[in-house]
Amino acid sequence: MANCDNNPWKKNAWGKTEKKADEPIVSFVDVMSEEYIEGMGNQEKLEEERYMKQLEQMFGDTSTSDEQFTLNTEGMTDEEVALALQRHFDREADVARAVASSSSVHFAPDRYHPKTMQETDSEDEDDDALRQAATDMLYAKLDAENASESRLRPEGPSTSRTKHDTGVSGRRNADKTFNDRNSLPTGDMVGDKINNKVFNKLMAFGKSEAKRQMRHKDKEEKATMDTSVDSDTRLLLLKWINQGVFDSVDGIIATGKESAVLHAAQDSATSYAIKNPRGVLKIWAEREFMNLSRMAKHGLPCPQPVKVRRNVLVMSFLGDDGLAAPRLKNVEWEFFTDEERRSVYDQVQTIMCRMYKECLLVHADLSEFNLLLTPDNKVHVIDVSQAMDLSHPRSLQFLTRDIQNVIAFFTKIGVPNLPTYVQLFNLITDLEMVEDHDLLVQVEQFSEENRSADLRHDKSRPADMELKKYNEEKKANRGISPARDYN
Ligand SMILES: Nc1ncnc2c1ncn2[C@@H]1O[C@H](COP(=O)(O)OP(=O)(O)OP(=O)(O)O)[C@@H](O)[C@H]1O
Repeated sequence: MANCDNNPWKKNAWGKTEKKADEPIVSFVDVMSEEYIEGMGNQEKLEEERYMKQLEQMFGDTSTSDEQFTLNTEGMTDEEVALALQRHFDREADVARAVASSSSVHFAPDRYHPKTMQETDSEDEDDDALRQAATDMLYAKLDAENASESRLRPEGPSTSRTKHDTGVSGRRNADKTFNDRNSLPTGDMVGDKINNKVFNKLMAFGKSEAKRQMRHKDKEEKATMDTSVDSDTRLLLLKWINQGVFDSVDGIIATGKESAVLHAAQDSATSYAIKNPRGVLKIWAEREFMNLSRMAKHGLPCPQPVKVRRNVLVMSFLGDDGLAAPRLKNVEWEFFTDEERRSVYDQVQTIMCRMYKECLLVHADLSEFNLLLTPDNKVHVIDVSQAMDLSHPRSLQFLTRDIQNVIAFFTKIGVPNLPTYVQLFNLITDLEMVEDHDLLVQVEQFSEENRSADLRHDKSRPADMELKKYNEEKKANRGISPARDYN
């Protein structure tokens, strides 16, 4: 060190270390290996041999491997040697761990574990070869054991994830539920999981709920359609409001098979019923208007006709405070005395007589459904669109049916001393049917034998006759008809 020229770390003018080219490279490992070989005792050699035998028993003959793995350090740099040793060290550690866990043979890793650089460097080439052979044999054995499994499951069971993984399927279920077409109100399900059982139940519920909502919607639409009026009718009602016929149309009184009946009001004092026949029955509004007009003219208890246009009939409202008078069918008869019930029957009987005798009409659909009882216990007859003139060839047959309906109803609600069908028929028509024969049979016979010459003539064309009568009636009433539009 005293001579500065011999200093290998001496720097040149450019700051780089100068290297003496002629100085021989001597491996530190070589030096240490020689020392180790020299210092190795017989005891250790015996242990080496024993270890080799154990390996041979486990993995077969290792002699060929020995030759194959001879480590020649000649010409190697220090760095290369150090890397080679490091590789051996790693293999040795692997072998020690694997053999200890897979074999009943006990190894003392410390025996081959380099405790210090000194020791590692001192290992000879045979030792390296031995470790290499052991490492390769172990890997070969482990590969053979895992070969079939590896082919089937290259990534190993712990790393592979299938669609059956609970986490994956849970998240997929949540995603499906969130985006489902059943529109279940699930809220934001981002990042949530739903297990398969819950998911299946949710889907089943969603389907049944969708069907139920569909049915409900259909019903609602049908109800709206049933009770609503078409656009032409709405325009007409608007026109009548503008004309001051009424102030407002404010509710539905009833929806029958053939029509909707609405409530209209004027000055909150006067109420109207607006009947709106549907479909093919449009002309029946005009016909009902004519019959009501005829009955009202004779003072029969019925709605007063106000206006008619196309299929819309306006008449006076029967009821109180916007509450429609009940049909006889819906009256609570247990709160009525016998006299009151009898009084109701007598009114109905009078209506039938007067319709026939004064108005020359037969209702033709009379029953507890078309007779209203107003709060003052007065009976009113409604729904006279099908009422027919006495000249109709079958008017007596329809009268007979009306009589049967009325007597049957009042018998049912316990009105005493009701007339027989024949008695009531004779009372209404002033004919003389007999009791000991069926009324309808007698009526059929009478209709054939006793009709007037005019009627006999018209009988061949009943529709023409009806229309002729209708037009005559309409013409006669035109001057006083409230249906006449002056605008
Ligand atoms: N002028 C009125 N005042 C009060 N309510 C009325 C009036 N006209 C009809 N109604 C109510 O409207 C219901 C139906 O009227 P209406 O019988 O004339 O119609 P419809 O279509 O022939 O009905 P249905 O086919 O049930 O006989 C009646 O049962 C009655 O409750």
